Amino acid sequence: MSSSTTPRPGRLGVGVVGAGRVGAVLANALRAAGHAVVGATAVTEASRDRVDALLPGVPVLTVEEVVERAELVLLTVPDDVLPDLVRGLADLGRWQPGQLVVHTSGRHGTEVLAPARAAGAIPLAIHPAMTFTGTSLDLNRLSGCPFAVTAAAPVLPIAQALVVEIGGEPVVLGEDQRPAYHAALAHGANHLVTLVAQAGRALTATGVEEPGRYLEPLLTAALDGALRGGEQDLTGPVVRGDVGTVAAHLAALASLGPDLEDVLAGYRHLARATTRRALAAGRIGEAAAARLLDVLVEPAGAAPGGGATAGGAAPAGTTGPAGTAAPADSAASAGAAAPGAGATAAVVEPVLARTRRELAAALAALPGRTALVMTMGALHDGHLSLVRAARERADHVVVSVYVNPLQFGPGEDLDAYPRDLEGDLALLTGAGVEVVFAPDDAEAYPAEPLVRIDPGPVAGVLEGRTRPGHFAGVLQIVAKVLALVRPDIAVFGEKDAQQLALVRTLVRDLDLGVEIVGVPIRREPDGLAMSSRNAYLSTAERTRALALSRALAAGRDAAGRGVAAALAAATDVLEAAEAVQTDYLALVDPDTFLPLPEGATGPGLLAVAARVGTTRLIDNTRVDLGGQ
Ligand SMILES: Nc1ncnc2c1ncn2[C@@H]1O[C@H](COP(=O)(O)OP(=O)(O)OP(=O)(O)O)[C@@H](O)[C@H]1O
Ligand SMILES: CC(C)(CO)[C@@H](O)C(=O)[O-]
Ligand code: BAL
Repeated sequence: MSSSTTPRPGRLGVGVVGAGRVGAVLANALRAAGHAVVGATAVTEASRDRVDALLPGVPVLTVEEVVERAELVLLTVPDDVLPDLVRGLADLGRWQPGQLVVHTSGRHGTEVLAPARAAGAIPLAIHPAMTFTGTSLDLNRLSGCPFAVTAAAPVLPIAQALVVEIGGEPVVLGEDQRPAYHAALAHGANHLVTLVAQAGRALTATGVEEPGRYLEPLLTAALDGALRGGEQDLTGPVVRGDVGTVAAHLAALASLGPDLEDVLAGYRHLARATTRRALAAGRIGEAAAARLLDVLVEPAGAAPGGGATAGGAAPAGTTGPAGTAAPADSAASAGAAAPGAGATAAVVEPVLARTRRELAAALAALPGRTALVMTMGALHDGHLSLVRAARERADHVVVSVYVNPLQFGPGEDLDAYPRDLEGDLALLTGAGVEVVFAPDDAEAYPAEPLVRIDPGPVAGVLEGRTRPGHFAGVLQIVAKVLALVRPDIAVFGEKDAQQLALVRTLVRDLDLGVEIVGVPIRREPDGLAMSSRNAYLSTAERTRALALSRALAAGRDAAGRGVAAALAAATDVLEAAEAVQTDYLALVDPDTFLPLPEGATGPGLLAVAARVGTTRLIDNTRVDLGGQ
């Protein structure tokens, strides 16, 4: 695009076809610039009134009469009418050689005027980037108004000169640029009107009188900020990562009833777009964006939203498919289409059950298939990916939140373990979870459990070796919560791979009749496996903790050369890391968790546990030892 100043055309006889808002105003301005307006069409009473007001003395004529008398024909008709009008006049032989034919459609260039050009006329397209009322108020708006000008190079100066004469600023635009240019302007200017009206209607519906009093100063400031500072001036719950507030907004708008459905849909759609923009601009993190997009998921049955994702690319060379950060948005959309995601799934607030009795009552209200997600709370996006997997597979999702003392050994972090039930509930609001079971110790273990579960040999290695009694405690609570919830499905994370294997064995050996689903590890964009214990890490430790995922990636890359090579590559990374104390690094059989000997082929599991400062972290990845 470029603008330029050009010579003035001489005095022309101007004819206006379509004395709508734009036509009447532009013809008035051309008249003021010294041209003669020789006639205008005006079919409706409103357009005749406009001719009277803005073009006094100009005769109202038929289209053919206007075209016959005018040296410059101004076509200000709706975009969709334009092609047929131009062709129809060509078919009737009305276009004259040398006649200027100017239209003001934003979307069209001069190709639409080809039939006039074929008859020797000179086609020009000018489009004011302005909104008009069709009254004298508009005359001032032309001053300095940018006009998109499209014309063949030899006649471009004529179009530019016409624009300059009426006080506008010509900006040259290519034929193929016009549709998107026009779409952008319409989206900004026209949809802004809808947006303001929606905000006003929501205020009115909620009982606020004179909504304009609130909207005018706020929206004026917001528009000012948007035009000056762009998206950097964005404020509000999305850039604050305030998921609970966004969920509450959705619920509040939904409660305003069917008349305000479009407001709810608009809010959801624009909040999703805002989330993606805030993420791209680095105003919010990946995890916050994923949580927001989860809450804002399009309800089942609604048209799917945009396909952009919050989940970043998988950290290069970390844990392959299992480590791939699933695109949060697409995962959420998949959840929305799932049987369990009813029309209101996005705003469901879970029922909090603190006791077995409350749990039983809440479960009784849930017919159909139920999926259980067991957690220790301090929820993060790894947990939410379990919830999404659960939603995809069942009608209802129950999440348990309980820090089980039985699985903590002496000197471990039972007391320090992060607990934030309120935050967890906010995170689960709108995630399609119906019930949160959060018992206290007395409710979980009303009596000292005398019957204990022996988890067998797998519990004696790796995690079980460092944490004696850990898996016995895990299986005790898993069996108990399975018995209390009686789900059809229970979902566990592959981050705790040994735990997942043991839970599968528990279910098999005791015929518990529940399907166990494993979910890939969810990672931060830099590769760190998400974990509630990451909250213990200082900034420096957070950086050092990357040694775990990097070691696994190095081991996985070397696995084709054998067990020893994989272990050596991973060990190198861990040893080079500052202040990272390896507890174990092992390449094991994914079923038995026994170390694989050199020469082993096929799949293996490379698992690591390490202390970063005082925080103990675990991670793992599947590897392919080749040879099969
Ligand atoms: N990053 C993750 N990706 C996938 N699943 C996960 C992730 N983190 C935890 N999970 C799963 O969530 C469930 C509950 O785990 P838990 O509440 O112990 O969370 P956690 O973040 O692993 O906490 P911790 O750091 O104490 O181990 C388990 O099945 C666990 O495997
Ligand atoms: C399965 C579990 C919730 C049992 O306490 C816990 O071990 C965990 O969070 O993985
Ligand atoms: N995520 C496993 C539970 C624990 O570490 O105790």
